[in-house]
Amino acid sequence: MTIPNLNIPSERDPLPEQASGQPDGRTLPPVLEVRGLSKFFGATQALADASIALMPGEVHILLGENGAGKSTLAKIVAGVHAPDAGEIWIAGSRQHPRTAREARNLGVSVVFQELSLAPHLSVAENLFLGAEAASHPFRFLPRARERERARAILHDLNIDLPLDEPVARLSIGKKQLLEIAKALLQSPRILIMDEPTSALTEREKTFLFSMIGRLQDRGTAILYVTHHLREVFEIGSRVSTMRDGRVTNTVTVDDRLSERHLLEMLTGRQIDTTINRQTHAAGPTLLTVSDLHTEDGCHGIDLTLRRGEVVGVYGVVGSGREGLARALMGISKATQGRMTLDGRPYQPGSPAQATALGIGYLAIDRKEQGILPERPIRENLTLASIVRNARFGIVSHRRERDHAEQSLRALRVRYGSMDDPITSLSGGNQQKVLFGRALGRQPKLLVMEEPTAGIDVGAKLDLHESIRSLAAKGYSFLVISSDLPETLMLCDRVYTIYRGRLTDEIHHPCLEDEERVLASVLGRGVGDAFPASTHIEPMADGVQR
Ligand SMILES: Nc1ncnc2c1ncn2[C@@H]1O[C@H](COP(=O)(O)OP(=O)(O)OP(=O)(O)O)[C@@H](O)[C@H]1O
Repeated sequence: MTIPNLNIPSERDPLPEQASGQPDGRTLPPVLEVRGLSKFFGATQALADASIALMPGEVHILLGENGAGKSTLAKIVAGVHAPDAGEIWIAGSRQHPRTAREARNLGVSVVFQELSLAPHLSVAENLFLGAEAASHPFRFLPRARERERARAILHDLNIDLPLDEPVARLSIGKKQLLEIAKALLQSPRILIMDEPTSALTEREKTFLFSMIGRLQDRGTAILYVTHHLREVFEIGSRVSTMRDGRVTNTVTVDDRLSERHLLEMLTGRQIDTTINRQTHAAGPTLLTVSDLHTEDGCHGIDLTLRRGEVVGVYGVVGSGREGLARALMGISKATQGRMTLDGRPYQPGSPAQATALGIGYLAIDRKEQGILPERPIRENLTLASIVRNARFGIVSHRRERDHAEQSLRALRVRYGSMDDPITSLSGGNQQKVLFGRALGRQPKLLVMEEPTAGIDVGAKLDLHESIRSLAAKGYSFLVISSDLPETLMLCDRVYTIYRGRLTDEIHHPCLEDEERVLASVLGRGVGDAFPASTHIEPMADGVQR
């Protein structure tokens, strides 16, 4: 591994002055110190002597491959899991948070990867609902002053939501922002965010980052778990990498650090990030969509997709991109227009019909539409391809296991036993299983929403490689992703969508097309002003941060 001299401090070294220096030259102590944490789940060692320190006012990015132990570390600090060994120090004293409430009282707020909102309750009720209070929501109905505060925080995050709106009606991006707003209501001194931007659009992300900047100015320490290397440079003060349950490196983010160094630190291998686009000629037309109108946001979409093509549709939430996916999958009905598949009229009445006609679907919300939580990893993976493992209608368990083992290896899933429930996997590894399941039936066309959300960078590049090699064999892909660099790097063509219509089409896109894409999906140019006001309250101890 070739990494230039990056001034890598050990975990016990004093932190760089820009993160902790006082005007009089004194160095502030860490607000959080995790020392030698270990944690087993059955035979799986999730953490092995992990140590990390967090300084007031820093955004400390935590990177690591899927299953490296990032969420487990966050959950221990948040009082969700008890460690088997190790210490947690908060503001200089040793603490043992045993519940989420205890951690909150110590000033720790966490935004988890898996959202914890109650879908049947309103925005306001969710904001004030402590996890422990879930069974007594009426005791926690917010008072006028609290509603005002909630309104201010939502305003700061640019979430335009009536407080009485039921959460079930929100898009996944809005749910994620609401979860963040909930964490901010606690005025935390330590904020842990586990992949907070996985379902956010560029615009929502911009508002979140401006909010993070203001929290930082007020001294809040932020531990930020992500798989997006760009975010390191956008908001990071320091970055740590985790591997196999250990924190392996901590470096300051400065202009000596590049994405390539981070990739090497993360994976321990040299990675080729050059764009490996279509070298084969696209085949005949597979899908046509003409003048598609739907009740959920499409207002005249025209699109073609050929065999062997990877085509992206990029737009903000509510632009019609979801409506297009739903119409293709037979979830919603076209009110006008025409679609053809392989030259024949295509009008699926249900997802089952779409699947039978050779269209696969990787849905955005794995919790609601994807995983079978109680079922083993093996079964979750082979569900779609079960017919291929059956002879005369009888499922061959040996074939199913062989098939599962091969796929898990190819997808680099970190697991204990394939008979464990899928929920025992880390978030990114669950997503890899769903990806493997979607590919398992070898659909002619795979419609993918946020295909690599939560997947680590090394595995993401491997998955891109798989998509490209399947495309070379004639399989087609429609990618609907909020990850703009991914869309630009992976797709042969990208359509932009705005208010239900396609507004631009870019052949062989590259990263330099980012401005052009952003301008056409926002409809009026990039970079809106942030709200001028800030509404961050003093913290519980009365110190204005
Ligand atoms: N509740 C649990 N039961 C069993 N195993 C678990 C549990 N939680 C985590 N693990 C295992 O511990 C290891 C670390 O998981 P963790 O969720 O901390 O990883 P991560 O770094 O956050 O991964 P990702 O980037 O995919 O979210 C994984 O092997 C995972 O399967």
